[in-house]
Amino acid sequence: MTSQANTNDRTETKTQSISRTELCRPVLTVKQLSKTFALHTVDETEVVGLDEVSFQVTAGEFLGVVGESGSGKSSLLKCIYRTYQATDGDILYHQRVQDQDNESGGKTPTEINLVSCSDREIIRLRKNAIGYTSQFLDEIPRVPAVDVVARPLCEQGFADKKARERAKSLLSQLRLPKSLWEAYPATFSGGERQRVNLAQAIAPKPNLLLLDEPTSALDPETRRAAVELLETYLDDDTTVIGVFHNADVVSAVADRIAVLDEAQLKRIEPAETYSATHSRTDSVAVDQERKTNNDHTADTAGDSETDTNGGDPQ
Ligand SMILES: Nc1ncnc2c1ncn2[C@@H]1O[C@H](COP(=O)(O)OP(=O)(O)OP(=O)(O)O)[C@@H](O)[C@H]1O
Repeated sequence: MTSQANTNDRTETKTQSISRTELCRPVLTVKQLSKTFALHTVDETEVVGLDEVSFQVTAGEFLGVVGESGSGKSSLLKCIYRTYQATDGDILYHQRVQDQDNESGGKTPTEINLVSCSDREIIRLRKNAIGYTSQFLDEIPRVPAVDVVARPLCEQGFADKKARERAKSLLSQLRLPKSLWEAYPATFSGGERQRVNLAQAIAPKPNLLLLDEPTSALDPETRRAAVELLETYLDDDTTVIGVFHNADVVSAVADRIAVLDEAQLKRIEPAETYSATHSRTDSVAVDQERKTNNDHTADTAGDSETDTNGGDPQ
């Protein structure tokens, strides 16, 4: 199966399980978002991280974000998560609140501006609705990997046993050796930590998930396992905005792809279009690659995988 076929399959599955109205329901609207940094150490020089970026993502969508180094990808996620305070513009998070007096269990849409809402609101949203992970694990000292992953599930109300079972299943699918499940991530390699990091981020299936290069340190086989897990574990209740450097990975997981260049949003295109011009070729797609890799032991495919340079097709 080609990665394009994967995308089509995913879109079809989503269409089947989400109603048409639901599919079009916006989850996040970013309007004219700008972020500038004042470099106090360099004569107050200003660096533009984001320049009037606008887009919208809808329920259940996976938006991939690509672009050259320094184009603003991480700044975008950090502004949405409010690690960075935007300089200008709006980020509207559209949530649906259960009606108190609606016996049929209806939900009323409400809007929160993530640029201007209170810190208390941000903390609440981070706990209940918006997840973020960078490529680096914020490890908690002396907590075993399985508990790092189980923790957000316990916070969601899962019983300890169930949460640990799910955590183990996620770590297993990400090919973390069983012998490491009860070990402390402090001693793990970069790729092992990243697997714990990714498992922890997706475990609670947040309403909006922000992923910053979640597969950058993984070997090709594990990267494929991660792609598969993202496709199978996350359902339509989770909308994802994910930064990726690898064109094959982003083409396989995303529905649409936003291309940033020098702090500006150049375009958003369907993953199929992006894949056709940026992935190695349709004939070297994820599944075929797996077959090839199984045929030989040399682990060199990652070196040749296409990098997302974010520029226009060559
Ligand atoms: N905290 C900061 N202070 C000053 N400048 C910053 C800060 N964060 C980002 N920048 C600048 O903003 C611009 C965009 O950075 P950003 O990290 O968002 O890019 P990126 O596309 O994620 O890059 P990469 O792919 O290398 O991670 C860069 O010029 C960077 O130097």
